[in-house]
Amino acid sequence: MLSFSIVPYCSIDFIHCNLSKVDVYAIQVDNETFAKVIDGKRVAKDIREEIAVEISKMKEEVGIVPGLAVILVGDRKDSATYVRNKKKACDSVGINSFEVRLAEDSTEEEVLNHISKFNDDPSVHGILVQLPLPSHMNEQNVLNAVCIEKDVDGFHPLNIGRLAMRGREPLFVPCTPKGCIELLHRYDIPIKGKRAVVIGRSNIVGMPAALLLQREDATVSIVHSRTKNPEEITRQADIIIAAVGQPNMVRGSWVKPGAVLIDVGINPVEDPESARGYRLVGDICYEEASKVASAITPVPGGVGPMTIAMLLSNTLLSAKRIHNLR
Ligand SMILES: Nc1nc(=O)c2c([nH]1)NC[C@@H]1CN(c3ccc(C(=O)N[C@@H](CCC(=O)O)C(=O)O)cc3)C=[N+]21
Repeated sequence: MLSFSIVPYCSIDFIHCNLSKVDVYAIQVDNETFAKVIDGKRVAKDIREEIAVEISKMKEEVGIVPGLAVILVGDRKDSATYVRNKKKACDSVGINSFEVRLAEDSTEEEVLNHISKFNDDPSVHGILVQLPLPSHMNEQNVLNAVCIEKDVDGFHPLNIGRLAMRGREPLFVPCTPKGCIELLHRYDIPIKGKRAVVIGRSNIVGMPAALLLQREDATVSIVHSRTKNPEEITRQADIIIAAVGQPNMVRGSWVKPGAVLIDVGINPVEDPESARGYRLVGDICYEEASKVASAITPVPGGVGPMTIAMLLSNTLLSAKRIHNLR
């Protein structure tokens, strides 16, 4: 017999939650409690709608249309898909997008030339160089070339440096970590004073996510490939952000009952039953962890769509700042 009821989960303060009731409660089926699903796809859609309204006002009142330039080098299939999704998202909110596609064997200088042109182009407010770059290019040289005022990815060392320093403000915060924090905010999940564990220390997700959580007054630990007893440290967390790129690495036993789980991983695993021959899973073992946690992001439909929404948000922010709008 399947019994189905909705039970409040007291480890999280949802009092100010502005989302509908079903979203704010853990679900109980057959006497097992399941974490509430943090619906990144839906929040991303809400954010796109907010951005679209602002952009149409901006067009009307001051005649400015935000512009995003994307540079894609090589023909990685996943990168091509991400870039296509970014263009679609730009179209949906009224951002002009400019796209440059370069062959795998093009030179670093060619990339730098395109960046330089976009730096000088007043109709471009954001520049994104899709990563990873081919291995013969120096990523650091390329990222340093994007002028900091148009660095909507937030990868310029000056932006990261400011993110790390108290009392300083970066011009842009990297999109994926920003999306993670935005999800916590929109679901009214408190961060201040909580124990947070970030799994992974990459420049584009783990490290900036840890810095952001610290700015939000969490007590932050970073677990990485050389950490002893990662499971024991992770089990102390009220909030876990997993960004390692290892399918299902975080098991149910790593999770403290009631913890909030943000899964950044997007890992293809073979699946003959799916039409594409593979399906996407996160870094967190959803099946196990969702029986222990109070809230969890799904993969797909969690952090991924938020990354793109934050890119749009950063592009709008940039246009406003460049044109001195509030
Ligand atoms: N300079 C740069 N900036 C980036 O922001 C950047 C990058 N390089 N390189 C690659 C990663 C990856 N990334 C994703 C964005 C959206 C989804 C996304 O929307 N995923 C969907 C669907 C995925 C699918 O179904 O294929 C989801 O999770 O629901 C995923 C991954 C941005 N990245």
